[in-house]
Amino acid sequence: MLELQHAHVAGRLEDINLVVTGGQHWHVLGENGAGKSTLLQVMAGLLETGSGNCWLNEHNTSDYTLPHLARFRAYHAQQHVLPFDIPAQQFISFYGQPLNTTTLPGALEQALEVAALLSKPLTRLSGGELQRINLTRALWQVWPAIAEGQGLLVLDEPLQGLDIRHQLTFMALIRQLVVNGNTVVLSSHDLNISARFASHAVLLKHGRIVERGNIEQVCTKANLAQAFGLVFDISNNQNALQIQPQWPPEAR
Ligand SMILES: Nc1ncnc2c1ncn2[C@@H]1O[C@H](COP(=O)(O)OP(=O)(O)OP(=O)(O)O)[C@@H](O)[C@H]1O
Repeated sequence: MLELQHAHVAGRLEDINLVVTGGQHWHVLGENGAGKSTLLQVMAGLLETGSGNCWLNEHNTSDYTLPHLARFRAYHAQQHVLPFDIPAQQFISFYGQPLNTTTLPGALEQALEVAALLSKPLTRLSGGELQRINLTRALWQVWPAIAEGQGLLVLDEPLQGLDIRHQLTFMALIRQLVVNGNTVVLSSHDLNISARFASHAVLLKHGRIVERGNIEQVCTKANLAQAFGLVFDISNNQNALQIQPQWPPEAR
């Protein structure tokens, strides 16, 4: 579905080769400035590579118009600028069909609990509440494609600001969407959540790939040490890796 060939963005990404097949669940990992957001913007068709290619369903992403992409590809940015001080449901409805407590899909409400927030002005939401509204906006925009298992969700740090329960309910929703055939690529700083939920990962450092592939293949002590400059203890618990960094001397 998505294929990057020698993708290069000056000063930000170098020689990225990656194949994301439809129905897979990828996490993009790496330290601050590693290139995660840049890679997601390229994959979402929002940033052109200087050289190399990004193919989406066998077309170069630059061949798509934004309205065409917006029908099946959702993009959730790491940072948001509030449009106007309007109620959350009006904001979300700009991007798709009108959303209200009647049209809100049960699966979205179960994961993000936004029904009680929809009538509130955006400026009166807490940071985590606003994140839940923004995630609802991204998914609602492509909900018809998601319902057919044809959605591509490109989510930059979707768990940022969410409390632990909403992190888990949101990831459970993502897992279900992937089971239904949708494709998800998201960035995360929580290695344990990635180890539990992702099928695949790509680990970046200084804009280059350290490792890509199955999550177990990527999250090894050697790869994580190279990417983060820390020593990790890794064990297996209930078929998921548990990844614990050792305290560096300065944090003891
Ligand atoms: N618009 C831009 N123009 C030029 N350089 C940029 C731009 N945005 C980011 N960069 C640089 O590109 C590199 C990769 O940034 P990117 O935002 O992709 O990192 P990241 O892995 O998402 O980091 P973080 O974990 O902090 O969000 C960084 O060195 C950054 O300074």
